[in-house]
Amino acid sequence: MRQVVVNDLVFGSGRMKICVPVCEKTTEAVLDAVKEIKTTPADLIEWRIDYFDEDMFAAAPEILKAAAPLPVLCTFRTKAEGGEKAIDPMDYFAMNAQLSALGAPLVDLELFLCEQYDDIAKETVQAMHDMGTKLIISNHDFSKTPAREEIADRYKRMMALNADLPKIAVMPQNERDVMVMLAAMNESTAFCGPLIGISMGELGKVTRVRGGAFGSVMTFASKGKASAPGQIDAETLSKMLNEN
Ligand SMILES: O=C1C[C@@](O)(C(=O)O)C[C@@H](O)[C@@H]1O
Repeated sequence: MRQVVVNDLVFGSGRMKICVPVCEKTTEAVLDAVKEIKTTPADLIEWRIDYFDEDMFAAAPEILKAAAPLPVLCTFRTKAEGGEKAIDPMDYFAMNAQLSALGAPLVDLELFLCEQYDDIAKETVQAMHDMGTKLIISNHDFSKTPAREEIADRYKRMMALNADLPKIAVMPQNERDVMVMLAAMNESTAFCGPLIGISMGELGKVTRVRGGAFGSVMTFASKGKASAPGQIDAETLSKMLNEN
């Protein structure tokens, strides 16, 4: 299987990697959260920049350094996909390229924005890859689970945009939706190799624990504040992942 290497982490080898998000407004609070997360079995840290109220470019080097040896996934989740802030699309692409220039090892770009601004997205992806950043291309639906074919198609479109790790998080309305998501992930691994798939909420918790058997290589866990419904505490999740 294709593998994706970010610092010392090899996605596509061994168990799902545990990513713990930080949703804080200030540099001081982010640094405190990073310190706390480093006491957990987290493999990487997601910095949710849409929560951040200070100058992200001034803070980034310090935050990346504080997290080391854990890599930081930089994510500005837009309002349209369940994030905290709206952002002008041109600023969005420029911001992500700048984070890459500042040394971000892994950055999340949203599929729908990339497709809407295809030319600038392709240029940005290329520039970020040239600077050594790996890219997650993502899509979120906080209200429902699209059809299996649609989920599989979105994974394919992410790969067409040169994603290193395609990621989809959806909300199940019933048990069947969770199985739809697992089936879409399982079928998509043949095409994508390592991917990330999450069925959110209480019903979808199984995907955060056993998604690895269906092709998922990263699972999001909480330390304190959760950034999405259904996230399991990092220590608890790590024990569950190791119980094979
Ligand atoms: O895309 C994701 C996945 C997520 O929504 C989850 O369901 O755990 C949490 C977000 O912080 C992250 O950016």
